[in-house]
Amino acid sequence: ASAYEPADLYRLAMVTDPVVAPDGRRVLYTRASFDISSDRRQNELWLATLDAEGRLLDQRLLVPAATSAGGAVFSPDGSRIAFVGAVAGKPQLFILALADGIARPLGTQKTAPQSLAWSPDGSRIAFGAQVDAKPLEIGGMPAKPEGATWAPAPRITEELVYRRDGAGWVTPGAAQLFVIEVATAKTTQLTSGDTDQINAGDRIEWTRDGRSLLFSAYRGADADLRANDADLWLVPAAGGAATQLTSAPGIEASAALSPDGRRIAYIGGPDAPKFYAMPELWLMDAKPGAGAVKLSAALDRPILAAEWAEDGRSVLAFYNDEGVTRVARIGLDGRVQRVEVPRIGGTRLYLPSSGGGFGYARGTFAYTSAFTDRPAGLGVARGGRQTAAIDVNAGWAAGKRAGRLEEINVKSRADGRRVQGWLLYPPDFDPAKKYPLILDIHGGPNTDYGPFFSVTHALYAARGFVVLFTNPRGSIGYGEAFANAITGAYPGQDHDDLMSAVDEVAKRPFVDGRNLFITGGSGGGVLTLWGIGKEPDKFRAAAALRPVTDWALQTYISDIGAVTWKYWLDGKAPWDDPVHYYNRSPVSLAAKWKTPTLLVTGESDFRTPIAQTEQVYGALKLRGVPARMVRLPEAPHGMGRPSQWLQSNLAVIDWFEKWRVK
Ligand SMILES: CSCC[C@H](NC=O)C(=O)N[C@@H](CO)C(=O)O
Repeated sequence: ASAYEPADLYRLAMVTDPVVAPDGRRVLYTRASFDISSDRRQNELWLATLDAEGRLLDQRLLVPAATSAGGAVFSPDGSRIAFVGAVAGKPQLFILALADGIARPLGTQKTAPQSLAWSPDGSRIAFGAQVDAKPLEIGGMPAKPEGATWAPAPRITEELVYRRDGAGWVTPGAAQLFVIEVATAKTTQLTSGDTDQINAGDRIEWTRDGRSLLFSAYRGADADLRANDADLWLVPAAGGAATQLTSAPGIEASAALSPDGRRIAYIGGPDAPKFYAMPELWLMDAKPGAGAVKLSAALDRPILAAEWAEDGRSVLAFYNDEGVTRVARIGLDGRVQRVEVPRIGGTRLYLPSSGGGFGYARGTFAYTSAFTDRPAGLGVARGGRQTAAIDVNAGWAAGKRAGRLEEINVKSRADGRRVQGWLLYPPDFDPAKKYPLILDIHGGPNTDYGPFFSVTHALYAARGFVVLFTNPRGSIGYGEAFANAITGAYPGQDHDDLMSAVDEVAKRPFVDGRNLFITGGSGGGVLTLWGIGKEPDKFRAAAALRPVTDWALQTYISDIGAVTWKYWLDGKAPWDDPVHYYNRSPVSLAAKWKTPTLLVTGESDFRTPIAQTEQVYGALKLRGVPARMVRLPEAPHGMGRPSQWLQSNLAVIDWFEKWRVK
């Protein structure tokens, strides 16, 4: 067996997006892998068949990678699957009949349909999609001669958010709700307006009689400024005016109708001047203006998705908990009845954040399974017991030697709070030897790390580093108060939490105290640059990936600037209190920086735009601190294509090797 190596990224696979058929006997899942020629992720759609006890009978490939299938959903009778694929680079809705396995295109779509929802009788499909508008133009230009090779047209905008990370430059237009008839492909646009009329990526639900559609939207013209606002709406499926069901400031979204159609379980919560709006589970009558009660109060965890149990007496909630995701059954009185699936694997892959997915029908749960030495597979559970598993990496992992993963819990030097974390050891770890230690800090800041395999940490460990990763305050999965403990102080005691973990681990005899390294991405880049400013003598070298360096700049040029301004800097604006912004910015510590520092950022990162990386690089070079900047062409915030993940990982290893005391 060999240690993990960079080319393994092109050999492994991962399960995502499990969907259970209405009969509970089949599971659709996506098998993602990375193609070394095109250097792109590819998705195949697979179908697993189960027996009555939930055991695996067989599985088969339904849609090959060339179709780029996504968003697959079963028809109510389970005989067909609707999904969105791509034909010659253009989005296309398909219906696949399971009887013959043929995927047939349905209608033509100019932009990608999202959140497909079958009508109860299986005759129609609702979806959200953007309707493009004419782009702004500069008047008075001479006509372009036939065949002329002019410079590309300018990008002209009057929007606050004119580019979105990952999606790129925003095309003018608005998201609308559509219904397509499956037999005729007749498509009807149900909403209209110049601003988004639907949160196109959010759940769409048909009323039980098939006459109306329930969805979420924030319809105000100031939507770009209202990151934490969404309301529930009901619109007749045959066309007509929409009725607003909720209107409170805050988020009411991802609505699921109870089996009798009389109640709605939704995810969100009231707007509040806090750093983190923890998504909670709420219950209301399906009537305009009905009051809502919080169902997830006893859980005190972020709710990511929810499904009703068939008898309408409980809701199955998918939530973050101490580095993993789980599914709990919550009664309509808010009592957590039991945890149905205790451990679900994250599917970020590049880094070990929790998440993943689950599907449910007729007592069958399907979910992405969790491993420490390989990416997520498929798990199936019934009656609180795992009944089937598909490991899409069994062959590959059998030839690999992975390091051990150990959970640690330390007390923060700030106030004694418990901070959970993990240590990943090199594959051939020998406790009698000394090892360099990398602290890797997650971003968000309201996200997490968990006990999962990740490409980044596997590569670090395989190259002989012990990897420490933790969930400092601000992380999710430890209660609302913990996630919001950075309100008014980000960065602040989260830095103390991290340093407490480093100090505790550095006491272990196998840690080479001369070779402590610090790295992190995005929000983790913030804490990396903060860390080398606050503790200039602690770390041998640092690597800040896609960092925020200056909160004023971040407010002005990020695609989430409105969130920064409204929730992260205590309700103050950069133009009113620039000193407040400066004091919180890592660049305010530039005078203290002396640690050799690597910076890695995508040139198309619109979340933490590269101007901030350039600012820090300039400061380090002007001060004579050893620094290296790696720019990833066309890469967004998530580090772009597979080879760019590897380059960002190997750049960190190279840099730490260069500065390691030998
Ligand atoms: C600290 S500014 C926000 C950056 C970003 N948050 C949300 O998009 C972030 O920290 N991203 C993390 C986690 O997704 C990353 O690793 O890129």
